[in-house]
Amino acid sequence: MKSEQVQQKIAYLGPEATFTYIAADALFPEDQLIPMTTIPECIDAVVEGKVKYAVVPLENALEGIVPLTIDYLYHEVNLYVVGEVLEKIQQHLMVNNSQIENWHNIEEIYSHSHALAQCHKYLFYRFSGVPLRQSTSTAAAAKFVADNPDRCIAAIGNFSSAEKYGLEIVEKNIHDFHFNHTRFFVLAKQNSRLPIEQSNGEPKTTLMLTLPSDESGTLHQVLSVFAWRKLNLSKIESRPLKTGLGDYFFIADVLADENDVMMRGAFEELKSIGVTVKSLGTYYTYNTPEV
Ligand SMILES: O=C(O)C(=O)C[C@]1(C(=O)O)C=C[C@@H](O)C=C1
Repeated sequence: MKSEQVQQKIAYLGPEATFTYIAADALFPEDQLIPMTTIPECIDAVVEGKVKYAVVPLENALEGIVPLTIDYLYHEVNLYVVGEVLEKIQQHLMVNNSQIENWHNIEEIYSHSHALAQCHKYLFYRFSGVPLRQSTSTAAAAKFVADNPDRCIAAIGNFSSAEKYGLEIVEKNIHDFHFNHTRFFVLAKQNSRLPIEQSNGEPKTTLMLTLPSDESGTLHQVLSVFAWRKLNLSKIESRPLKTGLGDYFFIADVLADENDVMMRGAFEELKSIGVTVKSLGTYYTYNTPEV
């Protein structure tokens, strides 16, 4: 996405060559991408005004929501979603050049917890008993393996991380299901939108809904607010409120613009039944080219 004349700063879950980096680079090729070690660090960088945007993973087609991202947005900060990026995820097993002959006897496998989970079946059948070690990201795992050429260890990550850190891919496409995609949020301080060009052109709004109390039928009432207005929900999911067992908030994605008259009406009606609505804003969807 071409920015104005000045380079903008964009925080992402680093180091270079993570899946998040690929998403950030696809959207902001002209800008300064700043690697962070954790998702909260990316988000805080926006809050503190150190960067204009943060790109963070939100949801994976195999593993579901990235709880840290959604919980941090609900509990800790007041930011908006200005765009979402969809990326095809392909996981590969990689080792140091010096270990190519030994790769069948790998002693430890490193990756991000979501990447390990996406390859669960493969790891179970192929490397049962081999310790799985969590890294802060797939690229951090690749870098760690590259920095330890004498150890018989492997990383799981994408093609770019193998290339960037000089590792050899010994087994390709080890994720358990073919349809593996991850959705990333682009976060900003202001409720704005990235340009519609290069997007799919369809507005989507993410809402966080807190229901009044545990009364029967409240969720049904909430859903009917959207249903009779023909507002299409592409997702609804609950997350613990962290106030006690059984206490939840809901995240709903609505395929509509928050300024639409029907959406305004829905917000009013939700308020009238005691539901607290926090809109993270309306945004467009962008795809990354396949790597
Ligand atoms: O570790 C990375 O490369 C990331 O960008 C993080 C992350 C995630 O949090 O889900 C992103 C996409 C993949 O689903 C696996 C890992």
